[in-house]
Amino acid sequence: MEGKANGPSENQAGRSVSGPTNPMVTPLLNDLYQFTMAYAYWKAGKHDERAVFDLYFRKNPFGGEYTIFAGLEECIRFIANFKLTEEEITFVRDSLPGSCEDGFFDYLRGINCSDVEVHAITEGSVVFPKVPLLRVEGPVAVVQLLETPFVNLINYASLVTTNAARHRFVASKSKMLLEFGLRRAQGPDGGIGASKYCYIGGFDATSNVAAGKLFGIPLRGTHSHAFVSSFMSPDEIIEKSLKSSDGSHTSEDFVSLVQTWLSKIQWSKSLHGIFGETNQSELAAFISYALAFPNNFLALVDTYDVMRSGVPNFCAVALALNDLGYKAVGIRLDSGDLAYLSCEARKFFRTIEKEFGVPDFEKMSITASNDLNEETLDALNKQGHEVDAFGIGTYLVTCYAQAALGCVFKLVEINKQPRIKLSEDVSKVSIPCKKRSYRLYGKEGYPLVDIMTGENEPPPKVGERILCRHPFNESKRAYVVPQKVEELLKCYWPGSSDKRREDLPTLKDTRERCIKQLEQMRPDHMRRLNPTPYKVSVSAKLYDFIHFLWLNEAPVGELQ
Ligand SMILES: Nc1ncnc2c1ncn2[C@@H]1O[C@H](COP(=O)(O)OP(=O)(O)OP(=O)(O)O)[C@@H](O)[C@H]1O
Ligand SMILES: O=P(O)(O)OC[C@H]1O[C@H](OP(=O)(O)OP(=O)(O)O)[C@H](O)[C@@H]1O
Ligand SMILES: O=C(O)c1cccnc1
Ligand SMILES: [Mg+2]
Repeated sequence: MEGKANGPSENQAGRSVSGPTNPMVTPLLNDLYQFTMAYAYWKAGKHDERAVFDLYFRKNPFGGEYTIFAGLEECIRFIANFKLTEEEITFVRDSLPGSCEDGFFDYLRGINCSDVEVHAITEGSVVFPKVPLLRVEGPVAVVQLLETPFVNLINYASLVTTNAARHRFVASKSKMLLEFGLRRAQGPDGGIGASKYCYIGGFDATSNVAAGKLFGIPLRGTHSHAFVSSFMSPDEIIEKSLKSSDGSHTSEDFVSLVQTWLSKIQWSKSLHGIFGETNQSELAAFISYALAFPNNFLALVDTYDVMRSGVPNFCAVALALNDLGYKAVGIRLDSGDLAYLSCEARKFFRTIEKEFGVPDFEKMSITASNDLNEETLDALNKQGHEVDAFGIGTYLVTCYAQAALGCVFKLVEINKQPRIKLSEDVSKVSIPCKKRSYRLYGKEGYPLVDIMTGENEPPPKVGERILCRHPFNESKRAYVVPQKVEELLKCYWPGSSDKRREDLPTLKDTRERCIKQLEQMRPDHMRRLNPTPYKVSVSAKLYDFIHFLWLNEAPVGELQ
């Protein structure tokens, strides 16, 4: 078998582009009808006709008014290495009706994406409905074969990036966001994709080790209830010694040191009576974890009882570590009322700091997890809480609040002839023509409107008034005098043209772009409740043309 899936290929500019991250992404990761259409185009002698398709979505997800575009890099990796192997061609031949002529399979053998041009919005950008995310131009049969893989690569990527960005928005900038979704994700690709795109959407780290290796995303983690409940008592701990952090001395019995601290806490003036006997198996687990990671001691405190056992046990271990010059990291709460418990735990830490004079003990980090989502984060904010970091899995990576983005790939021009797809539902009518799109910025620096124009129209100019029209609603229009004009579609794959190819940014740059773009949006577009829709428009010329073509293509009804 040809091992092409992940190997680098030379693109037109001579720079190599690696294959898709997931080796399952091949030309066969496609709907059968793309191959049957390719055959029919070929049979009709139409396969090389130059076609332009737009990839876009119709409605922002999660009841919001914005979306983050993601998945472009994987699309470019796919086309840079697009080539059917002999094995794949044989499978396609076996899957199509026996009447298909041999010549078609010779044709399939020869195709690649060297004559396909892809213009796209930069990955990590804030985007809006109807505005093409990608404009793909090339021989119609080849571009048709790109539809399903492209839509697949962009749909979930953009959805989960947007979901992550929305979680970041509610959590606020100052909190640490950890993606913990791998075990609950929709299969391995769902898990890997979620880690990559949640990072772009503003998460700080993932628990997914494979994603850390593949993409260089920071890895973070704590421990589970199983670790805590696997211990029975401190007697199990055989190796009890711990060297101080500077190596100058050793505590020969760290377990006793912890136990001494536990009774000091228990009998201290301000904490006396708050708790009695703590759970000794939990204490054993915490001590063992501290012995293994004295510099990174973080404890899951809710296995038995957060305030009567977990938090006091944690503090005893943290104070013993402090004696040896180590600074504990903090706790994780994974059940119960996270607002209340985080506040109670913070109070406990504050009391310890005061009582025992340990600087910064109050600032111990509190991580919360357990079925968190936008709503629970919002509720926690309203109640007031002391959580520093959120570990979020299921709701984030499965995009529980909305299953799909609904991207589409529509033909807008063939052989230089604009094409339109009509629908009873006006919002589903496609916007014809090979187009350009621009983002126009207002006086206050916010983006005001996106406008699509015909490819050969003069671009909007700074300081020059331009009429922006709703593509389908005649009465909705506005003049805009842009203070800044940004062309949205850039050339990411020049095909046989001599255009300059945009470099694919690093994952970190894409993440930073996403964060910056979100920051520059007008706040009323971003709020969770009844956000203001962002305006998407067409030029007056394009408006007239859409409606001319619409009338031309729509048959006139007959009433009887
Ligand atoms: N203060 C809070 N306000 C709103 N929602 C909260 C608050 N604290 C926790 N939650 C959420 O409430 C839900 C509690 O889940 P659940 O009813 O399963 O209880 P639990 O605490 O996990 O109980 P158990 O100890 O049985 O596992 C979770 O989705 C959690 O994120
Ligand atoms: O709740 P999520 O948003 O999906 O976040 C991930 C969850 O996965 C783990 O629970 P799990 O019950 O699998 O194991 P553990 O609690 O024993 O670690 C973790 O404790 C979180 O609760
Ligand atoms: O490291 C953690 O705490 C973690 C990782 C995955 C899922 N739940 C928790
Ligand atoms: Mg859990």
